[in-house]
This record gives sequence, C-alpha cells and structure tokens, in this order.
Amino acid sequence: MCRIVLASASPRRKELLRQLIGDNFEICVSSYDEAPQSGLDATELVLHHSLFKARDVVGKYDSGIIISADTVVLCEGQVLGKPHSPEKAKEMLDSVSGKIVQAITGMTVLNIDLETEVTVSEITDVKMKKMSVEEIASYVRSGEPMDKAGAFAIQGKGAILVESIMGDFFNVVGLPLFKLGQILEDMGVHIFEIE
Ligand SMILES: Cc1cn([C@H]2C[C@H](O)[C@@H](COP(=O)(O)OP(=O)(O)OP(=O)(O)O)O2)c(=O)[nH]c1=O
Repeated sequence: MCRIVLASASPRRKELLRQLIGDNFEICVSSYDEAPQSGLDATELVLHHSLFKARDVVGKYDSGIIISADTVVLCEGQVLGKPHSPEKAKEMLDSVSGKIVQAITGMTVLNIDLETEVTVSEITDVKMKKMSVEEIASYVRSGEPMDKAGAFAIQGKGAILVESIMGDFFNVVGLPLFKLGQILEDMGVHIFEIE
C-alpha cells in the first residue's frame, strides 16, 4: 500500500482515519496558519484551509497520499471555529442553543503520484437542545468545548446536547468518512483489503 499521511494535529481525525486504515499512516502536522479569509463563505473557507494544510506538508514527501481537513460550525450565518477562551465557548454555546446548525468539513486528498488534488466539502445538520445558562457553564467547566469547532463535541459529553443529526456523523467529528472512503477507493486504496 502507498504511504498515507494525515496532515492534522487533531486526535479525533487520527482516530477516524484509524477506523478505516488501521495504523497504516503517519502524521505530519501542518504549520499552516488558519487566518480568517475575507470574502469566503463557510464552505469556501474550510475548503481553502484544508487545501493549504495539505499543500503545507506535501513538499516533505516524494510519493503517497496526503489527507487534511478543516471543520467549522455554521449558526445562522455565523462561522464558529474553536472558542479559544471559556467566555467565547459560553457565547458560542448560547448562540447554538435550541437551533439547527451546520457542521461543515472541507477535506483534501492530495495524491502525489497521480498529481491530483481532490478537495470536497460535507455538511451535516445538527439539532442542538435548548441549554440553560447553568448547563452551558457546567459544560464549559468540563473543558471539553475548548478545542472543538462550535464549542461542543458530539462524540463526547456533548452528545447529550445534540438531539439529532442529518448526514454523516463522522463529518461532525472532523472527517467525512463516507466521502474519504470513496476517494481512497478511486485512488486504488481498498479499505476492506487493508490489514
Ligand atoms: C463540531 C465538532 C468539532 N470537533 C472538532 C474537530 C476538529 O478537531 C475541531 C475543529 O478544528 P480544526 O481547525 O478543523 O482542526 P484542528 O485544529 O483540531 O486540527 P488540524 O487543523 O491540525 O487538523 O473541532 C469535534 O471533535 N467534535 C464536534 O462535535
């Protein structure tokens, strides 16, 4: 099997890729700075960030496949990234409370040997429960929201804040596994045959 590189520092993305291909990949964290980009909508933004995360590490390899992604939560036109402070986390949770928001991931699969860059986006609708002020404060104190887009983790304790979703669950956690599987299969990486 060809070399596969995950260009991500996210432990969630590492686990998700492991689900498909076991330990048959390496990690090379990109040093790309996710600065805000003016004039881009949420989908364009995550596509842009994922593409540049992959391009940032590709120079270190002469063959193989680089995978990168970027996730945001869109709430009534507002793009929510990672909160970076407990106050910001509270603010984000207050804004998503009781609403249907969109978890949007941009993903790039860059194949050095085929000289192709596949960049796709995936949207999952997430219906959040109406949260009380105390509940938000208590969730923020748990620490879980801090490194998560939109300040919640559907795969963690934040599961009890999510009433339902429509779309790919794994996309909310940071990597759209259905689309990733299709792209890898098209590139000749056969998931069921990997030991
Ligand atoms: C909405 C949501 C997001 N997240 C996470 C996925 C991403 O790790 C994070 C969004 O931040 P990103 O900037 O997409 O990724 P990252 O900085 O964690 O990692 P890297 O750029 O190195 O790949 O939010 C969850 O874990 N659960 C959720 O329910």
